[in-house]
Amino acid sequence: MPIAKEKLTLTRPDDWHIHLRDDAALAETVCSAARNFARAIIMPNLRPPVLNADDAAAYKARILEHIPAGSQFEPLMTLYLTDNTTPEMIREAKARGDVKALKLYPAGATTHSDSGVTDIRHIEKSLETMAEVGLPLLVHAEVTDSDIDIFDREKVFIDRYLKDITLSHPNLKVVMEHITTADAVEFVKSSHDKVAATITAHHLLYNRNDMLVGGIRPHYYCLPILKRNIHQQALLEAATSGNPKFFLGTDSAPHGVDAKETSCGCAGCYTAPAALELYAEAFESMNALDKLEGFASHFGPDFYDLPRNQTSVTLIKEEWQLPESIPLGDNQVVPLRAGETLNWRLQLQD
Ligand SMILES: NC(=O)N[C@@H](CC(=O)O)C(=O)O
Ligand SMILES: [Zn+2]
Ligand SMILES: [Zn+2]
Repeated sequence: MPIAKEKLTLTRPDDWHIHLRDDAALAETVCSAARNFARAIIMPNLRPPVLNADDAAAYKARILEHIPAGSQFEPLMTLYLTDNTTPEMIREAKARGDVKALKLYPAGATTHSDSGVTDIRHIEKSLETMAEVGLPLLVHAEVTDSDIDIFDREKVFIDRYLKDITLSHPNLKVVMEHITTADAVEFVKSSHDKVAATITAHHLLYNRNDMLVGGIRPHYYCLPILKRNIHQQALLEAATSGNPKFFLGTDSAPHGVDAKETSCGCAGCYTAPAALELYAEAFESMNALDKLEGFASHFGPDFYDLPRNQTSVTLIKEEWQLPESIPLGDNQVVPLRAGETLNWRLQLQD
């Protein structure tokens, strides 16, 4: 008699942080996001960035063209906060409805962040308006000062800026994106209840040894950079704790293979092709598969004041192999875990 396969059925999850890129890349990125998720918060770091409601509506329309037949995938748009964002731009974005949040990139902190904020004081009016109209602030929380070590940049950003922002704007919802340290976990836990964080699958599964021991692995290089194992452990504990302040955001961020496998490679891991499977593996390693649904499917919509999804997905315990590379426009992208075998597999819908 065949032994029944281990299965896990969850409310269909959402991704609260993803990079879909644009144009020819959308055929791949939208499809892989829609495979896992009902909705996703779409990062605005295009070139040029998504600055206002018109840009967001146009980008959303380009995304919608690539949604696979039968999928209900809904892109939730964001604006890229700059020194020049005005209260009027924020009010208009809220009124038109596509935009669900604004993203703060300190200038120069990460991929395509050169239009980012140069001084937090420049966005004071924007933060007030966002709190007033109810649009969350999403933060890439790293300082960019050349004298601050890359492994300390998240902690220094919390101490220098994030504490003040959250205290001086008690009505502003703040998501600390893709957290990587025990310091961030502590900060989010001890802040007021409008402060939350997303956690990626790769920061749950890996630490800096995985990227650096035995050779440099460029496909593990992302920002904020993987930290030491005690931080990975703190993230695993936070994600599996059932605390609703921590929810899923893949930060899936594809780059063409030549931009990664080179002497000065781009930051970003392409995890969308196996996103839920990778999270399931991380939660299983903590014996906490029962906590995956809250993290992946409930706490995000609750924080954003959106309804939880009505449909479900099923993961089965079954080996399968990720491809070595995947076409991305006229280029190729190497997904995280390329060519390797995964133990969980998302069951495809009939
Ligand atoms: N995470 C990354 O390493 N890269 C992201 C940008 C970001 O989220 O910081 C990208 O757009 O490539
Ligand atoms: Zn970022
Ligand atoms: Zn990102």
